Amino acid sequence: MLEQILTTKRKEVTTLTLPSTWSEVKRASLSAALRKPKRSIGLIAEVKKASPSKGLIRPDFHPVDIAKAYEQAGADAISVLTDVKYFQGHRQYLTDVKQAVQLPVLRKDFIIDRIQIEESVRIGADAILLIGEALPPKTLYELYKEAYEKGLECLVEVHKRETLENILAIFTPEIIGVNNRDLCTFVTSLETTKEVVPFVPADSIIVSESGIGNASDLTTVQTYGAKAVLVGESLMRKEDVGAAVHELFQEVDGIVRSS
Ligand SMILES: O=P(O)(O)OC[C@@H](O)[C@@H](O)c1c[nH]c2ccccc12
Repeated sequence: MLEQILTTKRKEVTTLTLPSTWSEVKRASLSAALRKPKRSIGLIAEVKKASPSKGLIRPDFHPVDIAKAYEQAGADAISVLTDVKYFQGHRQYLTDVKQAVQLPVLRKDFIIDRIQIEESVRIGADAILLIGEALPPKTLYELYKEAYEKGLECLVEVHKRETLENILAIFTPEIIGVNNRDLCTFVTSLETTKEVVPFVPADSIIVSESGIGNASDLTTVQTYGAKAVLVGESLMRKEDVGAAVHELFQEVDGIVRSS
């Protein structure tokens, strides 16, 4: 699947048109938010309508309302899918969300070319995703540097230990995501976090991504060493996404349970 998505992206970037610059955007730092999470583990809450593995997840989809509810419920950052073809996302959703919340906003897409970094700057992203399995490590590093030079942070995602090691041979990303889902087969296992975390350098922030469905999953990846989680589907399937956040953290009336 990943290969197919990348083939589409390579075509898309050849005709990509940049929106005009949005000068008044105030960037918010993803790393700062994740280093000081509001709870014992940080939450990046995702705004996602559909995915190639699950199809349509949320038919009644209002990105701004969802993002505001996430913010209200104490998420540390918001992730917005901007891929149109496979995730039914849109870059306009990110711009709309950025205008509506104070939290850092992560652009979730398949970034393969520097033009998409300029696009991310212009649509108002604070951070972008770079996927280890999608890019040769040197290319990933070039894009990483370009993003930071333009004032964006990067979440560098890996699924395999080997991918991480190839990246670490070149540089140490500040924020490292371990994707529990294999983007080629869609097989999802929290054990991935357990296997990869020991190889993440101590200074990097570890985000466990995908397949976190409930409070017990959250505790599991926390014991594996994750400092933050990226959660989409399980929140998006609940009508009230704010209540879903509190449920994930086992909070009653928005308050952390004491026992
Ligand atoms: O919906 P989930 O299983 O909670 O997963 C969220 C997020 O991790 C997932 O959307 C994701 C992780 N890496 C990606 C790369 C591209 C697109 C999507 C993703």
